[in-house]
Formats: sequence, structure tokens, C-alpha cells
Amino acid sequence: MTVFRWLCALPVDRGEMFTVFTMRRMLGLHFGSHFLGARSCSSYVSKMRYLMRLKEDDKACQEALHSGTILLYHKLAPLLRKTETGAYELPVFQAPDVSGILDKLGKDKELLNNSVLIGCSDTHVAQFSLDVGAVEQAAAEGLCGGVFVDLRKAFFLLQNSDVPLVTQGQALLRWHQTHGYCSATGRPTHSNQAGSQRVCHSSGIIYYPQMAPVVIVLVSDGKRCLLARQSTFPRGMYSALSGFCDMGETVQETLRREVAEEVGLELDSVLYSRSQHWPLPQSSLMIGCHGTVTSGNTQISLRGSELEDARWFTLHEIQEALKRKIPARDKKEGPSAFWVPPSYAIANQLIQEWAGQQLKL
Ligand SMILES: NC(=O)C1=CN([C@@H]2O[C@H](COP(=O)(O)OP(=O)(O)OC[C@H]3O[C@@H](n4cnc5c(N)ncnc54)[C@H](O)[C@@H]3O)[C@@H](O)[C@H]2O)C=CC1
Ligand SMILES: [Mg+2]
Repeated sequence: MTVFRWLCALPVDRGEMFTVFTMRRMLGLHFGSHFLGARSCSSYVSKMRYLMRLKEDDKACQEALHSGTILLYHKLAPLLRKTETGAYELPVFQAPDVSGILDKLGKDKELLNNSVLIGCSDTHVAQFSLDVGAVEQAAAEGLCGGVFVDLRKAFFLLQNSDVPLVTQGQALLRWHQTHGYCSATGRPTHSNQAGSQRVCHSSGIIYYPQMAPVVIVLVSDGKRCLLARQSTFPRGMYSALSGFCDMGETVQETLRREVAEEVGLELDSVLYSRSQHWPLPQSSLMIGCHGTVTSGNTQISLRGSELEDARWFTLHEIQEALKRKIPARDKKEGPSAFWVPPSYAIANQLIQEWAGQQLKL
């Protein structure tokens, strides 16, 4: 029995997720390699301390903005630029470039101060994102030499390594755009320079950017895996089961409930795999797991209108779907050929991980 199978055998109600986290760390599996990364610890610590300072010190953050880099968005659509090879990249600007563009478009250069901090390079060059939705889109595109693209589409166009920064930038901008008022007093809230919090001066309430916890689980019966589709998904796309955590639930309670609610199955065991920030439609922290059901417990029963279809797929079907161009456009296979979310999405990563483990059995 492989390590994967052995870990999967942990019962869902006794083998708490924490046990699984610890075991995976001890075994040096995926979790460890994500977590430790390749960079030296001291450079990482100094970066994190620098970012902390920028969040706490408005003056230092404003200085960092003037020497930093900025990603641009228009009504939350990131700016992309097509390269000579036909690939898309994320153009970055500096504060004087953005001031110049705003000036040419007749807008107040003060708009630059709405930039929010999203990270910094190894050499402490701060990275910001800014929404220039107040200016005319085509004029801004002309001056910036790119196009503002809906984030969903950008997932298919960008390199995977560019996606986390662009989604983080969009999510933080969206949060500011929807938290302009205090929910207790109705008065305006004010952001700090970094954009890491907003405060209502009248009530003193401080608001912090939030993500909703969501579980996503790839259920397997040992030989096949279960994927489902909502009617709003693009044609032919199936994904792993997912659902928002209810107030007061643990991760394993949500996993068990969502699988029971959506497909009428009872999970036998679960294994934490990885997590991902997902910006759509609003920020979620996706907690990705593998789940198993016993072979006598595989009869799917859909409830209500949430899922349009749910099916068991064989390893061969999954391998074909992973190879397929997405969205599926192969004329021979027809527009509704089965495909899975793009490689950046955690659903895809869970599917790939399952397929890899099946091949080792
Ligand atoms: N990155 C990835 O690979 C994937 C990401 N997702 C994301 O996971 C999220 C949850 O997926 P679903 O299966 O649709 O969830 P779900 O199964 O919990 O159903 C959504 C429904 O739950 C209710 N709900 C409860 N709490 C909510 C909250 N905090 N925000 C919004 N609705 C809430 C609403 O009625 C909503 O229509 C979605 O945002 C989706 O974009 C889903 C699949 C793959
Ligand atoms: Mg769901």
C-alpha cells in the first residue's frame, strides 16, 4: 500500500486534519516543499519585516510607492500586454509613469495614492496595484500599451507564475471598492497608505481585508474520481466539489456536509493537500483536500439545482481531459468535450495529483 493510500485511510471523524498536516510535514510531502521554498530564510524574513513596516508606517509606504512598481487595472480588469511571441505578460509601471498617464488623461495625480501594497521583490522594491477605472478605458490602454482583460480570461493567457500577484492585487482593490463605509455608523472608512486596513474615525472600528474559507475536495472511490458541473460553468467543464464553510464549522465538518449535500455520499476519509487564494467572485481561501468513499457507497444523488451533473471519471478519461486544450476547442471532439479547470486552479492541481498517485498504484 502506498503512502498516499495509507494516509487516505485516516477516518474523517477521528483523524483530524491536524494529524494529516503533521504527518505530511514529517514525510516531507507536498506541503513541506510548498512551505519551505528555495530562498534563504534570512532574505525571506527581511522581506516580511520590510512589508510589515510598510503596513504600519504610512510615510515609509508612500516613499516605497514612489520607488516601487505598479500593476494597473481598469474596473478590476488587469492590464495585459501581448509580446512579440504572442504570449501575454503583466506590464509594470513606476509612479512617474502613472502620474504622467493620469496627467495626460486630465485626471488628478493624487489618484496614485489609491495604490495598494501587494508585495515586494527580493531587493525590497515594493509592488502595488492601482485601479484606474476613473479614466476612459481605450485612452488608458493606448497610453499604457496594453489591454485590460477580465480576470477569468487572464487566467488562460498569463503564465501561472504571474497569476498569484495579479489575483492578489485585484482582490485587494475589490475589497477597498466594496468597504468604503462603516457597517455600524454608515460613515466613510479611510484606508492606510498600504491598503492593509480601513478605519471608521467615528466608531474607531478597523476593517481588515477578508477571505471566505471554502473547501474543495476531489472524491475518489479508489479507482475513479468524482467531478461535477454547475450550469454556470463553461460548456464541458467539470470540477471538484466545493463549498463555503458555515459559521462555526471545522474544515472536516464542511467537507463531510458539502459532499453529503451536493452528491449524497458519505466521506470515509480525507487528506489535506494544498490551499489557494481564489479571487472570484469574491476572495476565498480554497482549502484543497482528497476524500475517499468506500466502494459500496458510490451512488450519486444530486440535490436541487446547484449541480447540473456529477459523474465518476476513470483515470483514462482524466488523463485525456488534462491533455485537452482549454476551453475544449477540438473540432473532432465537439465543443462539449469534457475538460477541467486551468492548471493554475487548485481543482486542476488536485486532479493532477490524483492522476499521478493512481499511476503509482
Ligand atoms: N480555484 C478553483 O479551482 C475553484 C474555485 N471555486 C470557488 O469556490 C467557491 C465556492 O464554490 P461553490 O461550490 O459555488 O460553493 P457552495 O457549494 O457553498 O455554493 C454556493 C452557494 O452557497 C451560499 N453561500 C454560503 N456562504 C457563502 C459565502 N460566504 N459567499 C457566497 N455564497 C455563499 C450561496 O447561496 C451560494 O450560492 C466559489 O467562489 C468558486 O469560484 C470552485 C471550484 C474550483
Ligand atoms: Mg458547491
